[in-house]
Amino acid sequence: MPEHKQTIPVVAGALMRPDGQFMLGSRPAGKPYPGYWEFPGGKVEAGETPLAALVREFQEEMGITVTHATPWLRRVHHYEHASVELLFYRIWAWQGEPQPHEGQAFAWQQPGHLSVKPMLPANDPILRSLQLPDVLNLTCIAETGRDALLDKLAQHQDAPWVIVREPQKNREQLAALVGEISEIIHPRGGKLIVNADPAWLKGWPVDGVQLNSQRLAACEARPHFAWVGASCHSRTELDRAAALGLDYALLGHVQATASHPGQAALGWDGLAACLAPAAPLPVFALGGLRTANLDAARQAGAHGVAQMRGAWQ
Ligand SMILES: Nc1nc2c([nH]c(=O)n2[C@@H]2O[C@H](COP(=O)(O)OP(=O)(O)OP(=O)(O)O)[C@@H](O)[C@H]2O)c(=O)[nH]1
Ligand SMILES: [Mg+2]
Repeated sequence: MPEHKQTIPVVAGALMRPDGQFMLGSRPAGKPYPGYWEFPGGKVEAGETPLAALVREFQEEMGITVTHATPWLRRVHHYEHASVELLFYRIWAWQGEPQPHEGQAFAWQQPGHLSVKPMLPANDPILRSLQLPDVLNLTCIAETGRDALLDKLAQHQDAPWVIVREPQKNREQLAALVGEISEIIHPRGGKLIVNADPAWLKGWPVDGVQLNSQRLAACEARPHFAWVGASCHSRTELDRAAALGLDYALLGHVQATASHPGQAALGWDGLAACLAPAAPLPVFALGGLRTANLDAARQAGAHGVAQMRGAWQ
């Protein structure tokens, strides 16, 4: 690859339907990778902001007026024909119906169950990120008590993702709790992630591991679990988590929280500044937040929110 080759800025967007499906388009004949499936979008023109480019591309390629989009993920990929810096947005509201202005095909897709192929090679992690939920629920049994927590989980209508974070418990106590939570949430399709030494979790009914800052700093290769997240407090830590190929990060704390009394909060502007122009991996905003803060978190560039006390009240 010639050294002088520039990186081309590109924006792309996932139209998000309320039922959770998102749209892919096929690349037209005459462009690199014809027939491959992608998120609609294209190159940012000189002097254009990324959001303006997204709005223009959706208008040009499919006659849609984007009315609400939030920044989501940034990814650099090296193709044989060019290196691209991709900024992915999620588009929550638009006017018009997709029209194939360039002869493309469109397909609504369910996260984790794609019905079309092949995909542009840069997009695999992006497609996987769409399987993550809007909300992660962190345990804090010292405050909620075990029974209240299990009751609350049993009442869930949907498939909750739970992160067990109980640093005061020993291995046996943690194993017992994980077994109890698994019995409740796994039959309804929930996921169970544990914040602990990955070596402890062998043979446990878990879907993943959550690395604290210390374990993230010491981690040399992605642990072998379906889902691996990290607890981060800075862009440097986010970049490290992304470089290790982790699936998501928690970033906080956004608002003042009882978990970290006296420590300065990032605030929404601080969160947005940390994630600009888009996060290197999906980020769940953390710290004094609950489901009601989802829109604000997305606006700041987060994938979703992680709630602790809010989950169990
Ligand atoms: N639109 C889009 N491009 C992507 C995605 N993933 C990805 O690697 N790319 C790459 O980013 C570049 C986007 O360029 P494009 O061909 O869509 O650009 P464009 O619409 O402005 O086309 P034009 O300049 O040929 O008119 C291509 O190199 C493409 O391979 C994706 O999901 N959507
Ligand atoms: Mg395009």
